[in-house]
Amino acid sequence: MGWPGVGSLAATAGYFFSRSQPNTDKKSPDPTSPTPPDSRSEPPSPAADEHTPESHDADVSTSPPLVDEEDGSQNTPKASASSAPPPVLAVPTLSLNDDSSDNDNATGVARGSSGQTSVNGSKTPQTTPNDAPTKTRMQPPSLVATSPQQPTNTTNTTTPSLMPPPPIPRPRQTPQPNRAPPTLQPPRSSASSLHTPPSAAGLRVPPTSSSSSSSSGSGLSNSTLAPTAVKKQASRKVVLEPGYSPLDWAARAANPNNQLRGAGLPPGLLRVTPSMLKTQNGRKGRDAWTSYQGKVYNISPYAPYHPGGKGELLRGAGKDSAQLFAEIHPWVNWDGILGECLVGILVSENDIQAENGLDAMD
Ligand code: HEM
Repeated sequence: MGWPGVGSLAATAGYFFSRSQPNTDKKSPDPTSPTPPDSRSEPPSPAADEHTPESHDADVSTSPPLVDEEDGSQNTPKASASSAPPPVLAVPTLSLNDDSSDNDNATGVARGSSGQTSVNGSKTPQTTPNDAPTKTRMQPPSLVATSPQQPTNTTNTTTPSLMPPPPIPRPRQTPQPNRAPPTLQPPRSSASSLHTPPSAAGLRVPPTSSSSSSSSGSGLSNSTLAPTAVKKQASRKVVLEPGYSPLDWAARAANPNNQLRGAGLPPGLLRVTPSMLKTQNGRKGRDAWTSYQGKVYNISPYAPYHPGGKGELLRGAGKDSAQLFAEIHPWVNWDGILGECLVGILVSENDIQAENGLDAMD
């Protein structure tokens, strides 16, 4: 294995030597044997010229091999050749050995012979360099493969980059304290909600003043009236006897045979004067009548069904109940509940006297 390499090296050395002799013969008119020192010493500028042409000649003559050698080791062989004029020096061989190692990394199939010579020195390195370049060559693809893996890593990094969005919720968490204030705002809204109750509470306030029958609610505020009004409502409701629920009253009012207007009354509407209304106060076996918006109603049948109690309802007996009704529960549908209890129309005393006079004239 080593012998062919050595032979090839010797052949190349001889080739260089044979090429160098005619050049010296041609270029140096003096037949002095030590060509390089003389040529260099005599014409310094031509010496440089000689070096360059020599190198060019060598390059041109051995362009196929030298180019490869120069590819492998450009600096070391040139330095060795320039420093050591005798071409016989094995320095190029050493450079070739170096080139073999270098060319292994490059493309050195043709140099497999020279590489084999170097391999002779170490067989294991042969496999190892072959493996090493393969590994090194494979590593780039592996690196390429890693580069696609890197995208995965980048994806992984992207996922961590996606992780930053969680930090975005952190700013959202910072708004959470802002949300906390809204939670704190509900108390404010509760205060605002207190504004809505006040409307209802304001409706409930009059009963307090009315129940006390005194204008004690002059300095009362809405917020203070709301809870007190609720307590007073609960206190005012009356437990109705069985069979006297609002539904029972609705069922009774739906039956026209019940004669809720009262017994012994003419079928049409009566003209009721305030004096007549005053006599219908629910005492002495008489029904209790009350007026509301110009109409007179018999409230006696509804008394046991009144949620506020019979006594509260009869407070308006024999007189107009519009004010009391409006102070306590203006939202209640009067006509819807007492429509069947309608007796007549409230008229003035003069109108009745005139009618009575006209009736007397007839
Ligand atoms: C004569 C004057 C009247 C007085 C002083 C009076 C008084 C009251 C009182 C103190 C309550 C209890 C308050 C409550 O539970 O919220 C009440 C409830 C009620 N009253 Fe009267 N009332 C009168 C006339 C009437 C009349 C004529 C009707 C029917 C047309 C009526 C129907 C009702 C109803 C339906 C309730 C229940 C209201 C509710 O639960 O929200 N009231 N009334």
